[in-house]
Amino acid sequence: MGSPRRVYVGAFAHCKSLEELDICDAGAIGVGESGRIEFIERDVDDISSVLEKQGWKGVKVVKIKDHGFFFPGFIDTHIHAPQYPNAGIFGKTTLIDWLDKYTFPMEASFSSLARARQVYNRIVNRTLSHGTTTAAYYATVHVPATNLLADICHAKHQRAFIGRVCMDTMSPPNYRDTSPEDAVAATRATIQHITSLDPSHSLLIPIITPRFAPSCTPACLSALGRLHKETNLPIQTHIAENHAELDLVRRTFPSHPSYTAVYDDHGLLGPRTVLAHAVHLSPAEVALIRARGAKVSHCPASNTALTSGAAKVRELLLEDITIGLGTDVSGGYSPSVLVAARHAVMVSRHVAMGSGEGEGDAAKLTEAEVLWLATRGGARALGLEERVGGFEVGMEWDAQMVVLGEGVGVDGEGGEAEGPVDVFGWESWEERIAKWLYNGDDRNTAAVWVKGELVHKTQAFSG
Ligand SMILES: O=c1[nH]c(=O)c2nc[nH]c2[nH]1
Ligand SMILES: [Zn+2]
Repeated sequence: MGSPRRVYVGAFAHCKSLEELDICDAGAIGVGESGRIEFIERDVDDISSVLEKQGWKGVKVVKIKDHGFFFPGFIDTHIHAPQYPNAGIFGKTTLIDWLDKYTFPMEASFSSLARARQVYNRIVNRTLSHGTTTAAYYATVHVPATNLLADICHAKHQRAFIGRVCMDTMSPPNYRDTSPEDAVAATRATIQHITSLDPSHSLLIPIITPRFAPSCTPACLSALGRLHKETNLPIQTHIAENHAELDLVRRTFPSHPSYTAVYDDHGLLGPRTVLAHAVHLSPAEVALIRARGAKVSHCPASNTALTSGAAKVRELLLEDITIGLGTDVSGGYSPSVLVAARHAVMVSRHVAMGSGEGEGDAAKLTEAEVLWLATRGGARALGLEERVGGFEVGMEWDAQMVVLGEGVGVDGEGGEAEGPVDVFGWESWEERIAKWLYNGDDRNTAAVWVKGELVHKTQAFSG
């Protein structure tokens, strides 16, 4: 069994549906030793009577402070762990020259385990401190470094999908698989290691990772498709990010009707596939993705930084395609899913401004919608919707304690909030959450839990 039983007392918020935030200003959530939520009480004014009613007397109580609330942990559906040292370094490059100039050289350096240890420890600490309880990581082609990323996630108790990157063509000679067999054998080695750490894949899950179609030969794509069929493990890859990439795919796969069809024809498009970017898809491709039940990771910061384009999130949602958010470090410069959610709002405004008059407003995403993408959407994209992404009895306690305008001067004169969000006391809960979304950062994330275990805390947390 894991941590002792605890009751989390105070305000909490989570997404009820894509449109609706469910906010409870006086709640109590009981989490059992298994890390699962065992009860949720609302309108609590006397915690001792709740404990008595539940038969939980004497159990430790973790109380939220004024203006704070519990929120589900964030889910990053697309992040490149080895690219973290390059976060913020992209200049005026676009995808293909960015890969050659910054990304491949950095990733190739992960032949050094010392480098991998330093970077992977930092990125896992950093994402946890920003409230990311689940991350779908791309590693590199190196098996020892990929296994080390799994070891670090395991030790720090982060829920993680670990993908050993496969690429056997159009990549630097010192940084590629030598054959499709090599790609599959190396992937199997990481699957075996991850399974030895977590045999039931309760927190650590291997994910099959063809980098993207242009960097894999048809034989490599087919071999990975067969591996998926054999193991039913999830798949992650990139799709339709940038126009030069689309041209490359047309040239390298001339007999295929579309980029999406390339993945489909190689057995890589199904309900367990997460496709990052999906900026430049034709209606036929959207229909194919929907028919196969594949999921999309929306990476608004990266799509903007590398001038790839603006994904039409509303159109995809209306087609009933499941979408989560990705930071896409280091195409995206921030490891924070809160920042990704903020960018998702802003990019949706640009989509709206680019539309013809009258249709623009529909493209705009609301605060509730982007927070849904950051939690429930991500969980659904990764097949975890029964376990994380919201607060329901039976779900696992992957959560963050958010504190706002803590301490000094909140109701008095002249004082300043300790964190970046100033709360004056008159704001509704929806308004407080909006202020957090647009102005908050990791100083507001006082504590983070994964499956009931405390994995990060700051001085603001006294539980
Ligand atoms: O944003 C991206 N980051 C990458 O590392 C990558 N590789 C292929 N396509 C990619 N897109
Ligand atoms: Zn990426």
